Amino acid sequence: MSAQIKVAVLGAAGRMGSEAVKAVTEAADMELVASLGRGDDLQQIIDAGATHVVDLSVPGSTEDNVRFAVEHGLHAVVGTTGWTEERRANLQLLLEQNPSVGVLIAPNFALGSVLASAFAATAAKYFESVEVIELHHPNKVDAPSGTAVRTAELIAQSRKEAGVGASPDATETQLEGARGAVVDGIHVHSVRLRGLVAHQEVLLGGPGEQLTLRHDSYDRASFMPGVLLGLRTAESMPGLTYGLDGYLELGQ
Ligand SMILES: NC(=O)C1=CN([C@@H]2O[C@H](COP(=O)(O)OP(=O)(O)OC[C@H]3O[C@@H](n4cnc5c(N)ncnc54)[C@H](OP(=O)(O)O)[C@@H]3O)[C@@H](O)[C@H]2O)C=CC1
Ligand SMILES: O=C(O)C1=N[C@H](C(=O)O)C[C@H](O)C1
Repeated sequence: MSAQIKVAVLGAAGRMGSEAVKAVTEAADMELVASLGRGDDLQQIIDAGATHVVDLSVPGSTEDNVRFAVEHGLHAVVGTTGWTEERRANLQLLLEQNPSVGVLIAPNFALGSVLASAFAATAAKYFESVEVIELHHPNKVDAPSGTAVRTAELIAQSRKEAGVGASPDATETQLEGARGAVVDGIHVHSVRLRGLVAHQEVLLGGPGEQLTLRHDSYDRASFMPGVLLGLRTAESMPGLTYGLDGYLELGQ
């Protein structure tokens, strides 16, 4: 039998962290060795003998948490938002100094969401117009969602490679924010509504037709298979993987 994956969860008391604690505890090939929250000493992770870290904390602390893990040779599975291009570039440099460590930064752990973003990127080169709407619970502290940013990046890359121009838009006057945020040229709209968990629509428009790609997470249980897959795969994928699609075979 292969060795147990010894997991420390950061942000363990949060909405996602508490779900991850449960999922890791129930996984036969894993052992939960540490659960940390705000203000806890990261040295606890080392003292507990963790081999892997799951970070589900807050955008302001995730970078320090992951840096600590990598510097101590621990593999990391990261769901926390806030991983800008600059932060990812700094992490890449750190990983070059710790070449056996694997880090997954997953803007979304739900398989359906990852597939929807991939489908959207494929479809976006065939439509004149594309916009993203993300809808979340009102306790979310960041907007737009990390998933929406990643989806917009993938869409923009696909359209650029195919030589498709910007979506048409005749707007001349607007209230600030009326057309949403713009990520890599793609308009992204954020809704915060009591009762929601995590939802996204990509609207694709062409002459006389519309394609809508929608994904709904009704429960945070939807994210747990991706978290566990990340933990089981990170060690065999040294370096930085951005997006759970990097651990899947979506092209096959
Ligand atoms: N990739 C994915 O599939 C998903 C990602 N997310 C992302 O995960 C993150 C967490 O979301 P959610 O669980 O809803 O948020 P919560 O606010 O419910 O949880 C965050 C937790 O982190 C704790 N925390 C704060 N600072 C630290 C620190 N320095 N070290 C460790 N823990 C800390 C908070 O404690 P305190 O309350 O005391 O501040 C809180 O318990 C967000 O960035 C969210 O966008 C969410 C869902 C899915
Ligand atoms: O805060 C959340 O809830 C979520 N955060 C992630 C994001 O910002 O994309 C993933 C999912 O949308 C839920």
